[in-house]
Amino acid sequence: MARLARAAASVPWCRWAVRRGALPWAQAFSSAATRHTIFALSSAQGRAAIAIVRLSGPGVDSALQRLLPAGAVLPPPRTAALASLLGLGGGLLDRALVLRFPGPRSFTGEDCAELHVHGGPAVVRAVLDALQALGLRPAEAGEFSRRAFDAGKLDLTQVEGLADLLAAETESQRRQALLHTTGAARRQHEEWRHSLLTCLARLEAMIDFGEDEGIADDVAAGVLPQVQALRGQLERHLASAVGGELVRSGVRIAIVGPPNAGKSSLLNLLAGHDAAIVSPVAGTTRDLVQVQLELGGNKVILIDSAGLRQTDCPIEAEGVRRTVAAAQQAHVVVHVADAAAGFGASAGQAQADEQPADSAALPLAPHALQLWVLNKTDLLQPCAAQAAASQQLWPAAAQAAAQQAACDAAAAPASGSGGQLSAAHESQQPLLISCRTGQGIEQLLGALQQHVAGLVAQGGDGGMERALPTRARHMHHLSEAVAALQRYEAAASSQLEVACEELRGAARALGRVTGAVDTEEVLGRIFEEFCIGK
Ligand SMILES: Nc1nc2c(ncn2[C@@H]2O[C@H](COP(=O)(O)OP(=O)(O)OP(=O)(O)O)[C@@H](O)[C@H]2O)c(=O)[nH]1
Ligand SMILES: [K+]
Ligand SMILES: [Mg+2]
Repeated sequence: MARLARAAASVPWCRWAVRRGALPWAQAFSSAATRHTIFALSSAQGRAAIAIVRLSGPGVDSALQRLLPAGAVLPPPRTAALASLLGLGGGLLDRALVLRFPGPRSFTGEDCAELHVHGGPAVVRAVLDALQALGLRPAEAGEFSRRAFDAGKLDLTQVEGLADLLAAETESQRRQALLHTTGAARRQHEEWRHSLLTCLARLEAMIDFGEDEGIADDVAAGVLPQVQALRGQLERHLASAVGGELVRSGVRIAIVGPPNAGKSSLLNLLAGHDAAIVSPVAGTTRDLVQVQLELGGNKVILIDSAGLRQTDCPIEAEGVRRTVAAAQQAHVVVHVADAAAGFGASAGQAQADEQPADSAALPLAPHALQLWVLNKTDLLQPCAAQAAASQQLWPAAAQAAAQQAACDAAAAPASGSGGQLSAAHESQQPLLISCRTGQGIEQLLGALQQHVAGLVAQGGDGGMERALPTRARHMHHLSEAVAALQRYEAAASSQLEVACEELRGAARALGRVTGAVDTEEVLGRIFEEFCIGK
């Protein structure tokens, strides 16, 4: 065993990982002995000015030495040096920048290097072929990050943040991902776990040594408020998960209304391109048409739908069924009507069996926000436009908005975000727009942006400045921890030793979020998300 440990100690990243407690010596040795040196193209595939090839593993320096001309000195650590790269036969492959990152001060903790070569596909191919010919192995997807995790360089929340950062399309996704990548979630969970373990240590010391009943009661009474406060923090953190999930997957905005109201015209206008077919024929749209946009830095998915009406046409009826489903799954519902006809009506000549249906009667998700829009105001005289906005023309809409405001006022606790959302409802008046002239579109965008920002910030106590739980995995473990703390609180006064097991369970659940305890089964799934070269 001592011999194995000495051998492992000779590998810098092993020494480092063991010192950080990330690896036991025996495991460190066996992984050091069996580790391949890996390489991959880490920049995007295809033609580019520069391509970056990354290397990691114990054989990095010897591979570099063999790529450079005989007698060339390797560049000092973290210093870019221009060098000729030669193939096995001695022919010039490229002139490239070479950077070395000796372990453990590298991304993976192992010896790493980067070759910044010219980005032509043939150059990249020749360099990758040369590395393989030197006995290095092409990396698998996520293998560099997996090695960084194994060496304790990143915890699971940082690895997930890194995957999110590479996939980030919107400003809020970038900010959340960066918070995770830089360890905000890791520090937060470690702090919670540490305070739980401190409570546990005090209780265990008391159980082991403090036979005196009085001391036992004092210690238990001192720990209880700490556990309760921690549970409160975890519950608030869980409540902000709704926002975290919306940042990642996007806020769904459904556009609904009677046929020919101009729903597809509105979608196209907001999307900035002709995503949906527009025509004067009522019942044009059948399928849901989805467009992804960034609104105020947040991801939204805008959904156009079939006009709501009774119909004998089975295809259109299926379209209407999909509209109903889309409205039910939407976070925000935009009701559009023709200003000349009002809600529950259509400007087209409706036949008796094609009566338009009122979108205000659609069943929605409990906390869905609603906006009311009257389109085609360009067809109205100014005074008629005013009248269109009045409640007489739109009784169902106004009624639903009022109901919603009342519901929100009743349901919303005194917390900040609840108040914010109901405030948005209080000013629910139909917005007057024209897709033809663009009138009112700015105001509509402003109202949508406000709704989306309110939804993303809901539930959290620190809004977007904190690392929100972004995955179902986080929520599962956090809920487990909360439930265990509740059981502790219930049992602490009567069966302290049993209750302590619950504290241990809560600490384990928190440790699973960061990967500090048994996570082997989730690792595969997390690293699969990565591209090769990361
Ligand atoms: N004058 C005027 N016409 C508009 C406006 N918006 C849309 N239209 C016209 O109204 C007709 C119907 O527009 P669409 O966007 O297809 O309406 P829709 O609600 O998607 O209709 P369905 O898909 O059939 O339910 C088209 O001829 C549009 O050009 C507007 O602001 N002013
Ligand atoms: K139409
Ligand atoms: Mg349409």
